[in-house]
This record gives sequence, structure tokens and C-alpha cells, in this order.
Amino acid sequence: MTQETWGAVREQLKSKVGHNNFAAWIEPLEFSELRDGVLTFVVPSNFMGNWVDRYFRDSILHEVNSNGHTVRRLQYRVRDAANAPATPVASETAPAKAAAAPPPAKSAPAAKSVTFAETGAKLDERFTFSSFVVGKPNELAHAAARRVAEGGPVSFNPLFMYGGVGLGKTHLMHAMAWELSARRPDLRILYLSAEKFMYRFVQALRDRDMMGFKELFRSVDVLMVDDIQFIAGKESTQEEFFHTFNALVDQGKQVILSADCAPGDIEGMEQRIVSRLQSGLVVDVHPTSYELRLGILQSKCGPFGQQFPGVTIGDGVLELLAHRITGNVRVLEGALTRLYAHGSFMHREVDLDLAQECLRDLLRQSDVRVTIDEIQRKVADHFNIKLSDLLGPKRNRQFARPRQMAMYLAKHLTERSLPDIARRFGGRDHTTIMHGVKKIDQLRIEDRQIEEDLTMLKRALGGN
Ligand SMILES: Nc1ncnc2c1ncn2[C@@H]1O[C@H](COP(=O)(O)OP(=O)(O)OP(=O)(O)O)[C@@H](O)[C@H]1O
Repeated sequence: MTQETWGAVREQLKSKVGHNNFAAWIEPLEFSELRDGVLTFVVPSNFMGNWVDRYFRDSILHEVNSNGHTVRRLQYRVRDAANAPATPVASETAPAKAAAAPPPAKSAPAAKSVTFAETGAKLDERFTFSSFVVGKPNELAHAAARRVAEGGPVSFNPLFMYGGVGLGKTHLMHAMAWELSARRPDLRILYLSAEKFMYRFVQALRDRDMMGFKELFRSVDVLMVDDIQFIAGKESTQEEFFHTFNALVDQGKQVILSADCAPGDIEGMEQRIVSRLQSGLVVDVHPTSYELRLGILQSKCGPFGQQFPGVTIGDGVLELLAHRITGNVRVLEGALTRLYAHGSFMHREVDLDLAQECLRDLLRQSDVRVTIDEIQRKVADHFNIKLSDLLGPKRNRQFARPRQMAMYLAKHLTERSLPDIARRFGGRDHTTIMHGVKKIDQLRIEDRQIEEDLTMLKRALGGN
């Protein structure tokens, strides 16, 4: 195979992988040689080689082989460091890992030749933009992250993303780091947790090597610090972070931060730092919605399916999970793992019964605790009637049917006894409640509209 024939194959790949993928991943591959069935490319970074291998290997092999060559394997060689700046993305999240990393700065050479490979651990390969599901609650955070990752002039500095546990902040941070380093292999990108930042700082103090520390952190093009709330209350670390932050922003370098709450709500953070954190774009990674949770679950089924071949997930199971496990995406993922594992051990489809059975603890924890008051208000709102009419004596269907639905929901979503519920419905007799519940049980089967209303009401009361 020659340079020329690779050029022709490359053109055929363009239509296969699409224009954007082609420009980002295929075009930069430099054909080196084909020997003994191994096709070697020169790539600008390890990351690029890994990525191409992961996502485009099969397409490349297919195309090359259908052009009459025999290639069994692809191989990637990173372009000579002398010709191209090698700038791996470093990721440091756990102090344990950090402890294993070599000391930073004592022997650190001049800032311009600092690389971050020394920092050890890798970014999570699963956390990319393509695996991040976007819905209403996280669309702003996602759009901001994409804009920053796509480069161009520094527009939001810092970009500050905040949200509760397990809602995708770290995923977005890693996705940005991957994207930035793929688009601009020349950039020095440093991603680390605030805990690791402190660890580095303390280590530099101990080794009397603040110069090295400052050089390391101030020579980056992009600094990404996860869980910045960690340095709150830690005076000297805050002070050093403040100086690092100012130095980078003054030089027009991008700073990206995440935290578990908004800058102003981080307890123990100095005011001057808070105002710096607020000076760029602050975006909230909201709690998920039902639709987003369902989208995430659907998207995760593909990779799980590969891990547990032969396991199928029955109708309604993902909906059950999305409806009942409302807090945290990490818990949702845990639930899915458990379902696949059970399905695989038991050699059976994961249907609703199996899901209820093996997730009993999670579903119980997240059982919706609604009050009869809430049910009555939601039902009145839903049918656009007054609360006094819902609870009052009027018997026409316009009021009676919503009332029976409210009784039905009170019976099913609360632990209250029938006499208790009856008291809360204007002091009626408990047999009236029984009758109402039975009526709705029967109507659910006959009347689709009733079933839909109930689903919407349950969602409004249970999910968000
Ligand atoms: N929108 C999403 N699309 C796909 N996966 C998601 C999404 N949001 C969260 N996840 C997944 O949920 C898990 C937890 O997310 P992540 O680690 O980013 O949370 P976090 O907000 O950083 O939480 P913490 O504050 O605990 O670090 C990850 O496996 C991540 O891939």
C-alpha cells in the first residue's frame, strides 16, 4: 500500500464516517507503512490513536481490505516528540493515586517543557460528549461545556458548573477535556480534583518548592478543577488557588470548575474567591427529569447489553426505574447493573416482576411520600377545578370523577387508612372512598383517558 492508495481509501471513508468525524479523526492520520498485515499510522497524540482505534478501527479495516489489501491490525505511533508537542491530558481524582505520582516540581524543568504525563491516571474513556444525554434540565450546562470545548476565543472564564451528587458534572468535565485535547493537541490541559490541588500544594510546601508548583499550574492553557468546594475553609490552599486563578485568567487562559453548589453557597469560601468564581458563566446541572432519566437509561442499555449478551429488558422496566429512582444518575446506573446481572445469572428476561423483586430496596427508599393535601391540590389543578369543588358535595361528573381519582391516588400513594382518607375528603364515610377507588380501578381498564390522567398525576406527584 502506498501513500496514494491510502489517500483513495481515506476518501471512501469520508462518506462512511461523515464529514465531521473525517476532519477530526481520519484526515490527521498519516500513513506510515503496511507490513505483515499491520498497518501503521503516525498520530499527533496517544489519545488520538486510542480514539481512532476504539471508534473507527472496524471501518478502516473494512475499507482497506475491500480495496484489495490484507490488513489484520492497525497500529499507531505518536509523532516524534521533537516534531510535535506531546501534551497528554492528565487526570487526578483520588489522593491515593496522587500519592503514587512522582513528586512534581523539584526537578521540574522550565515551564515551557512541563508535561502532565507525570500526574498519572487517565480520564474516564466513557465520559465523552457522545455518551452524555442532553435534556431540558442539563441543556444549558451542556451547551456551555460544548462551546468552551470547541475552542475559539475564551468566552466564559471561568466556566463554573454546579449540581448535586451524581448528576454529570465530572462526566461533562472529562468530555470537555477529551474534546479540547482532540481538537487542539497542542494545548496544555490539566484536569484534577480540588483535593489533588491541595495535595500538590502541601507537597510543594513540604518540599520547599513553591516555584515548581507555581510554574506547573501557571503554564497550563486550560485548568480544570473538579469539586472546588473541597478547598473551602482551607485558608492557604484557597489563597494559592486565588493567585493561580488570577494569573491564568489574566493571561487569557481558560479555567473550568465544578462544585456541588453555586459559588455563593459554598460555606467557608472567601468572598473574594466567590466573586471571582461568579465572574464568568455559572451553570447549573439540574436534577434530572423523568424524560432525561429515561433517555440516560436507554443510552446505557447498549453498553450493558454488550457486557451481558443475551439479557433483554422487558417492556416498562426502564420507565419504572426512571419514574421511581429520581435522585441520582449514579444510583440509576447501579440499578441497571443489578438488573443485567440478575437477568444473566437467572437466564431470563428482566421483566417488571424481576425488576420489582431485585430492586426492592431502591424502590422502597425512593417511594414517593405524598400527602393527601398534595394529591388533592394536584388533582384540582390538573382538572382545572377549585379545591372546594373537589372536596365539596357537588355530584356532577365534572367534579365527582376527579374526586374519585384523588381518592384512588390517596389510597395507592399514601399509607393512610380508608377512614382517615374519608375524613380528609370533607368527612365522608369510608365506604364512599371504597366505592370511588373501585370505580377508578374499573374505569382504568375501559377508559384510556383515565389511565393517562392517572399516569400524569402520578408522575407529577412522584417524579419531577
Ligand atoms: N446526562 C447524562 N448522560 C449520560 N450519563 C450521565 C449523565 N449524567 C450523569 N451521567 C452518569 O452518571 C454517573 C455520575 O456522573 P458524574 O460522576 O459526572 O457525577 P458528578 O455530578 O460529578 O457527581 P459527584 O459530585 O458525586 O462527583 C456517571 O457514570 C455519568 O456518566
